[in-house]
Amino acid sequence: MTSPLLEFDQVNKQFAGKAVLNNINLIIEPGMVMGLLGRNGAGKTTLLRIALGLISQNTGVVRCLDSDNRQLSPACKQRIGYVPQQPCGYQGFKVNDAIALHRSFYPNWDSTLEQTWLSRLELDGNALVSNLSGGQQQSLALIMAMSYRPQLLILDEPVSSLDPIARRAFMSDLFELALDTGSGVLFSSHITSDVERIASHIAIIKDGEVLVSGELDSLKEQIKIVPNSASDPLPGATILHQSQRSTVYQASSCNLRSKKPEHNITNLEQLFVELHQ
Ligand SMILES: Nc1ncnc2c1ncn2[C@@H]1O[C@H](COP(=O)(O)OP(=O)(O)OP(=O)(O)O)[C@@H](O)[C@H]1O
Repeated sequence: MTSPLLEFDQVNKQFAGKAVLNNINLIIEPGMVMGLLGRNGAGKTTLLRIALGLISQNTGVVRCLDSDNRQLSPACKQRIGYVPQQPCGYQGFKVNDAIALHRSFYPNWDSTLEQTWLSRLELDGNALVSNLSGGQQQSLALIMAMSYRPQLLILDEPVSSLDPIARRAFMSDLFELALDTGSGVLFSSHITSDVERIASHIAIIKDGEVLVSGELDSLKEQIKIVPNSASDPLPGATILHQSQRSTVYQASSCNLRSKKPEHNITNLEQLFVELHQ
C-alpha cells in the first residue's frame, strides 16, 4: 500500500488566540487532485502554508512526503512544487535566465515540459520578469513549480490571474501530470467551474473546519439540498447545513432510497452557495 503524500491529522491553528483552523483531517494520495474551496479568510492559505512547514500548527500532526511538516529536508523539498498566492522573485532577471537559475536547483528538470509550457502560455524568454503582467508572472511561477515534475504540488489560487485560455490549458495539464506521474495536487481556488472540471476530490472549509470533503463524483451523488417545506426529509442522513430555506444533507446509499431528482445538486457553485446561506 502506498502512503499518503500529505496527511493532516487533527490540526488546529490559532493566530493571536483566534482559531483559524479547527480539527483539520485531510489526506492527499498519489493521483489525487484536490480542490480546496472556502470564502475569503476561511483558512485555505494557512492550511497550505502549514503543509509546507512555512508556518506551524498549534496542535495536530502533518505528514508531508513521510516527513514531519516542520522538518522537511532539502531532498524532500525537491519533490514538492509550490506556487504561493502572490508569486515573486527573480525580479531583475530575464525569463530565460530566471528559469535557467531555477532549473539548476532541480536534477529532475524536464526541459521539454518547460518549453511546451513556455510556448503554450506565450511567455517571451527575453522579457524582464519585472515587466511581465500579473498573469504572466503567475504563468512563470507555475512553469517553475511544475517542470521538475514534483510528487506533491501545492498551489494557492494558481490561476486567479490567468485568462480563460491559459487557465484551461494549465488546468488540463495539471490533471494529466497527476494522472501520468502519480503525483498529488492540492490547490485552492474560488473558480468553482475550474475545480469541478479538473479536481478528483474537493474539500470545503467553513469557519475553520472541513465541512465537506471527498471524491467529487461521490459527493454529487450523496449530497442533497432539500427545501425545509418538503414533507419527506432524508431519514438518517447527516445534516451538513441548515438555512431558513433548505437543508443540505449528506446521505449514504441506504438512505438515498427516497431520493428525488429535484434535490440533487446541479453544480459545485450551487452547493458552495447553499452551504454559506
Ligand atoms: N500571520 C497572520 N497573523 C494573523 N492572522 C492571520 C495571519 N495569516 C492569516 N491570518 C488570518 O487567518 C484567517 C485565514 O486567512 P487565510 O489567508 O488562510 O484565508 P484564505 O482562505 O486563504 O483567504 P482568501 O481566499 O482571501 O485568500 C484570516 O482571518 C486572516 O486574517
